Amino acid sequence: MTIASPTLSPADAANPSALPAPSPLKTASELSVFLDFDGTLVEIAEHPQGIVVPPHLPQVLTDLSHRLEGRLAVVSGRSLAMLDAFLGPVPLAMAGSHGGEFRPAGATEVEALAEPLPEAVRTALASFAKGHGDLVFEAKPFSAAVHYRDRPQVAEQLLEFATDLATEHALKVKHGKMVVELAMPGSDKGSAVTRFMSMSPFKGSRPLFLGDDVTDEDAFAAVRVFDGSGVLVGPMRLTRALYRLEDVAAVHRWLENAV
Ligand SMILES: O=P(O)(O)OC[C@H]1O[C@H](O[C@H]2O[C@H](CO)[C@@H](O)[C@H](O)[C@H]2O)[C@H](O)[C@@H](O)[C@@H]1O
Repeated sequence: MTIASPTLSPADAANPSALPAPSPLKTASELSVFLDFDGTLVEIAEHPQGIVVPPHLPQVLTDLSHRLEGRLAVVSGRSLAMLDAFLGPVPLAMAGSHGGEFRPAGATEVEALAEPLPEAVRTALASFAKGHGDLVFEAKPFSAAVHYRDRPQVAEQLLEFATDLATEHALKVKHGKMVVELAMPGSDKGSAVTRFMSMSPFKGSRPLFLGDDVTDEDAFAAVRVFDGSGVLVGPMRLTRALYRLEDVAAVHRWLENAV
C-alpha cells in the first residue's frame, strides 16, 4: 500500500502550481475567519503535548473576534478540552474533534455532533500503538488517533490496520500529519464550518478557512459553497484552497495586520 495523503484529484485542486497570498484582512467587510490550530496557529511539535502557544495568541484571537463581531472560529482536530487547555478561557467559537464537538462563542455547553467511537475500536488502536514501539495514542471524545512521528516506518502498517478497522465498523479514516485517526462518519471540518455558517453571526458572511493539513480540505470545499475561500498554510501541494500563506508566522502576521 502506498501512503498517499490527500484524496484529492488534480481536477479538485484549484491551481496545483502556485497560489497568491490572501489580501490583508479587512474587519469592516462581511468576512468570517475560520482557523485550524496545529500547523496553522501553532507550530507542529514532535509530540501532541509539546506545542508552544505564543503567549500573545489568545488575546490576538479574542481581539480579532471582537472586531469581526464574533465571526471567527477555531476548527480543529483536537478535542475542545485540549484547545481550552492550550488557549485558556477565550470566548471564541470553536469546533473540535474534526467537527464532532461544537461550541458557539461564549457558550459553556459542548454540543456533540458525532457518535462516540465503539470501545472495541479504541482498544484495538491503543493496543496497536502499544505493540508497535509504544506509539502515542490519543483518545478524544469522538475519535482516536495514533501518532507515528516517532516511528514513520510503521505508517503503512498502521494505515492498513486502521483501514481494516474502519471497514469492519463503518468508520472514517483521517490521515493527517504523521497521524492516523478513526472517527464515526457524519462530521468533519466541512460540516462544522457549514453549521457555523447557518448561525448568527456567521450567516450571510463570506468565509475564509486557514489550514495546513489534508483534513482541512473538507473545510476548503465547504467555504466555497458560501462564496468563500481556503487559505493553505505551508508548502504548496494539491489543494482546494485558492490562497496560500507560507507558514505559521505568516498566519500570525496576517491576523495581526488586520485593518
Ligand atoms: O486540526 P488541527 O488543529 O490541525 O489538529 C490536527 C491534529 O493535531 C495534533 O496532531 C498534530 O500536531 C502534533 C503537535 O504539533 C504533532 O505532533 C502531530 O504529528 C500532528 O499530527 C493533535 O494531536 C491531533 O489530535 C489533531 O487531530
